[in-house]
Amino acid sequence: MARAGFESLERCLEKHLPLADLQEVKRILYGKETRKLDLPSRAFEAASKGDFELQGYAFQAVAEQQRRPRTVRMGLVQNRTPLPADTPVVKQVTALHRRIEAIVEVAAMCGVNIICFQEAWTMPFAFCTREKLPWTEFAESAEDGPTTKFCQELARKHDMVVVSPILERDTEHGDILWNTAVVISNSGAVLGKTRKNHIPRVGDFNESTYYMEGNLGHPVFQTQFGRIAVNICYGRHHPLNWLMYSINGAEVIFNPSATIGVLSESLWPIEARNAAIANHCFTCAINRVGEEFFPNEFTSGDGKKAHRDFGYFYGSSYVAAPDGSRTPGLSRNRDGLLVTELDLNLCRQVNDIWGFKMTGRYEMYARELAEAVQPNYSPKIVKE
Ligand SMILES: NC(=O)NCCC(=O)O
Repeated sequence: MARAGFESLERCLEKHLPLADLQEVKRILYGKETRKLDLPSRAFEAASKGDFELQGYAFQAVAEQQRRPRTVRMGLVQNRTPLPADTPVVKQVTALHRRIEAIVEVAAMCGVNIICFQEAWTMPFAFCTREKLPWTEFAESAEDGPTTKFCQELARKHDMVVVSPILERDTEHGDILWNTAVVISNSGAVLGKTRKNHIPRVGDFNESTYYMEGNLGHPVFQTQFGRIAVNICYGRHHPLNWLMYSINGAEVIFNPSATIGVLSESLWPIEARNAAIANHCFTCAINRVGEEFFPNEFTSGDGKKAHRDFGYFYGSSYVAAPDGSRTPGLSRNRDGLLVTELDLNLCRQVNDIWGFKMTGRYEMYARELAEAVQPNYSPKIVKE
């Protein structure tokens, strides 16, 4: 059972373990220690006034002789939906814009260069209901919808790249919906968009009722602060999805998510972190927080009673580095901003040590996978 009151794994370990044991446990569970970032006190004051958590960590890379450090600051935002799901749509969206605006102000005080919000951040995660209205009314144009315009203003004001995962309404192609992340340059221009490649059909994640698998492949966005990609939520269970962003050159892959404790909490610390290790890149895992209740009861197809809540979104957003180190997670219960300082040179440094890009047998996998997806394929099982 996912318990709302349980604050975080880190707080629990810190509370109960003697210091010497704690250090060993952290070394094994979290890898090389991340340094606490010295963030401005006015940022902490603003976060406390705005009732959200602020944490900051820096990953270390070795100084090189021929390349300068490529130091960038990432901001990960996790939040509750501030208004009940039966509030009029525009009021809910506006309240979320105001909430995010306040958090982005603090990110700017902390020198954040690239910020990413949670999956479908402008709405409650209503796909559990399988109802269309009013939830499809949260969908917007990725190019010029109100949320993109709002994020463009934030980007220009704070000289910050904004990754904005929304429910997209594609008016150019039959008004259909997509689960999309819009990437907005720090200049304020829309750099492009990317779509969720893998749609869950698990538990109450009835998302294929609303949109299908993305058709934009694995784009990587060259920003002033490094090459970034977005692997939306359920895509994190698919190692090849992470791989393709990495093959296209991503140095940082964001994983904006919405997931609940009973389903995935034990997988959460592993998957994005493993992707950072396997692909020699940084990964940023973001999850929403709290409980969301819907006006009408729905069933989960599990023989249990109909209910109005989705389950507990456990937050716990974190960043993992190519050397396997990771930050502590944000809280399971509170809105939060996680600021991390990365030296992107670490990607190549770890690549040179471990050499997964060099030792990966991509041509062999490509050939065997091409065979395996043929209808007449039979698995190569050697029998006596
Ligand atoms: N939003 C989403 O894809 N959730 C699916 C559940 C999970 O991936 O943990």
